[in-house]
Amino acid sequence: MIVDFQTWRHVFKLDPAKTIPDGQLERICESGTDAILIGGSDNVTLDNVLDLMSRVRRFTVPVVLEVSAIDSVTPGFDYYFIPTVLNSSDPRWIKGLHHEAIREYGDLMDWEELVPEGYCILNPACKAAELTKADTALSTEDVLAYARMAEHFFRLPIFYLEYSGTYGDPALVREVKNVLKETRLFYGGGVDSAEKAQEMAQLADTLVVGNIIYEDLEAALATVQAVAETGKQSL
Ligand SMILES: CC(C)=CCC/C(C)=C/CC/C(C)=C/CC/C(C)=C/CC/C(C)=C/CC/C(C)=C/CC/C(C)=C/COP(=O)(O)OP(=O)(O)O
Ligand SMILES: O=P(O)(O)OC[C@@H](O)CO
Ligand SMILES: [Mg+2]
Repeated sequence: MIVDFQTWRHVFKLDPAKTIPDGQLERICESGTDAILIGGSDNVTLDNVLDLMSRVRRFTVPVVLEVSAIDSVTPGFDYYFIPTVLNSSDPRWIKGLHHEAIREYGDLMDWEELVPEGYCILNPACKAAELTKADTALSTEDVLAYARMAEHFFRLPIFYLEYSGTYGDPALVREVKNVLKETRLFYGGGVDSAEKAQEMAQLADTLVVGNIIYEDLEAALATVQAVAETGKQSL
């Protein structure tokens, strides 16, 4: 199936390390969201990725693996999103693991399916920040420089402002959006209501909703409608 992530406005992120009953998964997949992103920062295994992918594949929604561990990569996804953490202080998470993976599997890769994402992680308490030793004490100018670096220097298709677990700063999201022209701005973190979804969807190109799926399914589902109602046209 040919799908275009450049038009996605709302995405649900499912964590393969967490359990979700079939009925709830069906409501998420049939919600009208633009895609299901499967990924997490720990306890991601080939078994739990395969299990979740096969369950999501019963529905027509596009499904993406956001790679955080090379041994959990399996065929069958529409895309493979590959994070590079621009504000990590450890080169392994910027390009080291990527180099290892490409050295090992470069001959087998379908490059059209691989989509690099330039992450900027801003919640110091989230697991991804701890894992990647992200420098989260950033000024607005620092973050804007990462965004410009993503677009003009590395020419990344996605710049991902990651506040996983906490709601971010709308003023900063607005400033980042204003400096990006080609690169798509993903926002994720702490969206747990229609109001927050609407606010961030007016600023970012694509809104990612994760943890609330497991805490309050109705609130998670309400974010889909809220984004649809923002009226903002995707770039
Ligand atoms: C079809 C087929 C088999 C093809 C094979 C092709 C292939 C091997 C492709 C892979 C190519 C490649 C270059 C892979 C890179 C490998 C790799 C391990 C890169 C590192 C990625 C990275 C920087 C991970 C860091 C963690 C991170 C940023 C994860 C993103 C997701 C995230 C932040 C989730 C939130 O986590 P969560 O667990 O929900 O945390 P909370 O508690 O905060 O909610
Ligand atoms: O889980 P939440 O806080 O919704 O964040 C979504 C996503 O950006 C996590 O990688
Ligand atoms: Mg999570």
